[in-house]
Amino acid sequence: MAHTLGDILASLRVVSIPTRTRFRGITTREAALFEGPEGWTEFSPFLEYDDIEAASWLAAALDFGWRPTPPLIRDRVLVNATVPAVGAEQVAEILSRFDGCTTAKIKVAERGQTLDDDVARVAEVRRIMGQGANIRIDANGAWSVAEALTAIRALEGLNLEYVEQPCATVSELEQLRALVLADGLTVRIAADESVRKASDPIEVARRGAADVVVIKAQPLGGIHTAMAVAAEAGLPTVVSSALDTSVGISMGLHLAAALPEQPFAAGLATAALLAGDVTDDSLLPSDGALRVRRVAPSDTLLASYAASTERAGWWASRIRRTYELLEQ
Ligand SMILES: O=C(O)CCC(=O)c1ccccc1C(=O)O
Ligand SMILES: [Mg+2]
Repeated sequence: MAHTLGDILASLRVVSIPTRTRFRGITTREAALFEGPEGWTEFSPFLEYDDIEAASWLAAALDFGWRPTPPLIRDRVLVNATVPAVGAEQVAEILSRFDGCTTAKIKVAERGQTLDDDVARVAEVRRIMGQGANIRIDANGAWSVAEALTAIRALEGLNLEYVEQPCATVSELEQLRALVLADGLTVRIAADESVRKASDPIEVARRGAADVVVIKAQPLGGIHTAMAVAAEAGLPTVVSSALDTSVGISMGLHLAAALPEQPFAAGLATAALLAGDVTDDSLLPSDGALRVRRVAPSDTLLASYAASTERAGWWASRIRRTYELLEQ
């Protein structure tokens, strides 16, 4: 069944949910939810994104609401704990929200912090989770090549699974990867922004600038296009969220359940970073995994987290504009 702008606006609900801890500079997450024939879906590009970037996120929401998902090959998806750039003393409390997770992803290179802060945070995660845990870090492109190499050396003893987007550009990732190998270091380089924000999401793989690619359903235009990107990249993938409500997480979860392989735990446990959700049955990890399912929001929670009339109007306009871009 084809969608119309009217279908979207008829069921549209906009929520504003506080985060428990500041995450990528954000303390409130706004999301637009609406219902298609396949179920509820989410459109939640970050507020600063322009309409062209947001249009891929709308395509993803329409894909999940209106098009059946590809066949699922697993009903449980292993997930990682996500640790924001907090002080080491807060790490234990944050990890306690991720039941049974044996992989953690830690944010590093936050503005205003030092490498020592990062090392202390990663060391504390290693101390709590033990030697058997997989620990990865995410710099969101904040390091120069030299800074990344210094950080990787400083963290070497903590045995990282991979370093996600250490530098901003594909050329820098390429240089860094060569230096890491030349130095006899074994850590993998993962690309996130170089996939989800690039005009060509495959370039990083084609140029051999990463060992792993992070695949996100919303920025890549939906489950079906994200599957195609993963296949074309030909590298191991990590499915991740964009700090969505459980409705958006369920989109990523269906992507993770449909991919032929899941070599790494998925970054889909981020509902634990929000102070609320649109369902009482949040997609939170149990025994280190999420059970694959769709989520229908509860009316009560949609009402308690309802965004102001002004913000809801802003989202409706954003949807009108981006929908028009998709039609061209
Ligand atoms: O991968 C995870 O563990 C959680 C998802 C995550 O880190 C994230 C969430 C929102 C925006 C950007 C990012 C990111 O990976 O850079
Ligand atoms: Mg990332």
